[in-house]
Amino acid sequence: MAKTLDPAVAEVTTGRSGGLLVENVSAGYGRHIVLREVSLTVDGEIVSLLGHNGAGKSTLLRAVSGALKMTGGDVRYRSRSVRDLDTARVAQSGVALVPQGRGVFPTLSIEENLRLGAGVARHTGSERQLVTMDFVLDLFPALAGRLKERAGTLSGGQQQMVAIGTALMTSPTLLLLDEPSTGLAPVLVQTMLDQIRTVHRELGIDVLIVEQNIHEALRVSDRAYVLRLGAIVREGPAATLLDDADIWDLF
Ligand SMILES: Nc1ncnc2c1ncn2[C@@H]1O[C@H](COP(=O)(O)OP(=O)(O)OP(=O)(O)O)[C@@H](O)[C@H]1O
Repeated sequence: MAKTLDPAVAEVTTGRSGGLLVENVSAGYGRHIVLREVSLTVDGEIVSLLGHNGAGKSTLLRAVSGALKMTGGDVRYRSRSVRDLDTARVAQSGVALVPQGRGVFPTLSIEENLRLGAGVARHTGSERQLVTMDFVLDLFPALAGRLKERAGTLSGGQQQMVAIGTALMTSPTLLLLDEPSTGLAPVLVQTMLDQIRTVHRELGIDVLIVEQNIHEALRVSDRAYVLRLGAIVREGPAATLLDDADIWDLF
């Protein structure tokens, strides 16, 4: 039986009506069904989405961002359905996706990449707090002295910073991060996730993060969901899941 998350109920349970509400979403590729009635919320918090390879984590982020049409259910953001919006419209509503594999424009400079994000922000016409280039460069000082360099010449970790920086420059209210630590040296994973925490704390941006580094992801998250074979099999406060021996058995 599908779990129904009525927006009014979500407002009571989360204390706000402005967050993300994924309601019984089913989606896949042609006849390959990947997500089966997945429901989750993100509201004023950092939420991790964990699960094995192939569990459907990226598919869920694609469905939320408008890149993949869902076959069932609904996605509401700030009380409005984004189900039928394309990626550009979803972005304008405040949702920024950083896809796995970074997604920078390699032949453009760091500065040009970041300004592409600012271009999206200009079209929103909303009251959102604008994220400045200075904020991004304070967050990722490694980029500051290299603004004119082509993004394609940077290390994997630095390209990841450009991708996240570009998403931030759209001045989002919700950031969807698909494995932001991919390709980073272990010593940098912690730093990257701490920077995500800084973004949430200082700008009030909500974050839904898919991560393979389960321990590190839970450490910076408020809550988490575990996806298995396209269905949510566990959810709860991150601190509780960190202490839950059973969750480690799921992996
Ligand atoms: N473009 C696509 N066309 C067809 N099948 C796809 C496509 N993208 C993903 N899949 C399949 O959908 C299923 C879920 O993939 P998805 O990428 O969402 O998993 P994931 O949980 O993000 O795992 P990973 O950590 O490996 O990225 C997998 O079986 C995958 O092979």
